[in-house]
Amino acid sequence: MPMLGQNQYGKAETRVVRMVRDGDVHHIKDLNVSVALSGDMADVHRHGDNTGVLPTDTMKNTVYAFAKERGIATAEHFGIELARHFVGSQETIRTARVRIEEYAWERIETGREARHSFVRAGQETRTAQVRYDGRDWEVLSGLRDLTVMNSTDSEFHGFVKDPYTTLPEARDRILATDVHARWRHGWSDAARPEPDWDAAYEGARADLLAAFAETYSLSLQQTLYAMGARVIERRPGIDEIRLSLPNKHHFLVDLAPFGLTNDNEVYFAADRPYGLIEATVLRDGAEARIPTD
Ligand SMILES: O=c1[nH]c(=O)c2[nH]c(=O)[nH]c2[nH]1
Repeated sequence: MPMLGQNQYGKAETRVVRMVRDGDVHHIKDLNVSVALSGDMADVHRHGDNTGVLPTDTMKNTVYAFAKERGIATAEHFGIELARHFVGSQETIRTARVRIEEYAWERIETGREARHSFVRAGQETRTAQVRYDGRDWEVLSGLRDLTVMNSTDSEFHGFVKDPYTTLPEARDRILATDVHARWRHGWSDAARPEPDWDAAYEGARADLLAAFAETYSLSLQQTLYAMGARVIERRPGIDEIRLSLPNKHHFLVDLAPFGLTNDNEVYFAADRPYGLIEATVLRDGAEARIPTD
């Protein structure tokens, strides 16, 4: 009979967001946790005997339940707690390997006190596109993957309900998105001096963040418009902005089966499918020229 070599099994990439609400100051831990367990697993491989197999689904649940019960002080300590639990509680498990990626969030500083608005640390890409037909210039600037989150001040209700609608109404949800934005500068005439492109970029980025943080949102569509409008109102050099905002859904994990309450603390961060909200915001009278696809 062929030998069974090294083997391990587990749940990969459990996306857990743990929110700690200290009054109206919120703290966030955002992890991607992968568990791999190994031990006496010959029977399941050879005979399909599951008596020593802790389901991978249980490993996922354990991550969520531990996030609630023990909190997440550091990725390392959370990994230690999980690994100790699996090796200590399961007869068949000899070794646990817990890999964790932690996504860093910074507070959005808007001048007002930043309490529940976050931006993922330095991962966005700045973009530029220049078109010239021998007479006129068209410059589009923008950014991609500016990931932001509000841990409160977001609702979504009152929407259409048809026979296929199951979405519950939300009075206090997480709103998170990766901002993809392109904006068109009014400058087109080489006889006029070029704008300060860096200052324009920094200004538009700051406006997008501030509008995201300061808008009490009844829908991502409303937040999108507020973000675009803030740029158009505050940056006279920009005539048009197009925003594409994926709705990065965060679902409250049902912890009731483990006798735990989830008071808006532990979320499953889903990566797909996602809502995709897109619109152009224009200066009054400006022509829409940024491509819509
Ligand atoms: O802000 C939102 N806008 C929607 O159009 C929508 N649709 C949905 O399912 N969730 C949300 N959230």
